[in-house]
Amino acid sequence: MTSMARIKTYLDCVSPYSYYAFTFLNKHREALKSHDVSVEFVPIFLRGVNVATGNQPPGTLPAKAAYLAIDIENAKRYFGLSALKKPSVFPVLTVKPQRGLIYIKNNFPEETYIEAFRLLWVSLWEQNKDISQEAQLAETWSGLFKEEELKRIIEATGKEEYKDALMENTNEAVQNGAFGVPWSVVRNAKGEETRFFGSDRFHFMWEFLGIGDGVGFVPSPKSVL
Ligand SMILES: N[C@@H](CCC(=O)N[C@@H](CS)C(=O)NCC(=O)O)C(=O)O
Repeated sequence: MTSMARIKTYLDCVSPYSYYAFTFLNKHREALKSHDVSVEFVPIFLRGVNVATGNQPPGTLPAKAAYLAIDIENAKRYFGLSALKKPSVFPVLTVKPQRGLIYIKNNFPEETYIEAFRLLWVSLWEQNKDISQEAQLAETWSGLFKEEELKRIIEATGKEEYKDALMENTNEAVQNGAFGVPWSVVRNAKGEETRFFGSDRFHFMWEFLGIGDGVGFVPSPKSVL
């Protein structure tokens, strides 16, 4: 029987904090699986969340922007993403990459989808590529797909079907309480559900899932529980 416990995390590659959460959850996916907790990553459009909720990007408040610069350095070190640096084009428009991910999620194995998601952050946040441009997006994914497949993925980024799909995912996140990313909707083995904002709430998440003591940031190995 498959467990009902799951972490569903809404992400946008425009967001460095989404990169942290993705990296961390991905790293612990196997450990989570051993606790019968599945992980799903859902591409959304952060700007759409901001419009729907009336939120503003955190950097628009000067005091917050100054703090973010410090926080991002700490998080880079903690999550082992030392190559991360702010792209020269920022914020880049991520609708096409995020729509492309939905196509990939629907048409390729999970591992390919997860790697395609990771490569978007590598391109944008480590290699300073403008992934809003089709050529740079195609280059980002060129090692993962055959030429024909890549062509279909890039075509999908301009199709109504995938425009709607990204909007639906974004609306779903907003209906689930999102005001920013990373946003996680988590269900435990008892079927209870709650939400977490950020890449810095995993200790609460493990506590809710019953897989840690609520203090440790890493899920406890099953053997010690
Ligand atoms: N404390 C959170 C901050 C996450 C964060 O600032 N996310 C940005 C996008 S990169 C956001 O959507 N912020 C909305 C808000 O702060 O209201 C963490 O460490 O992950």
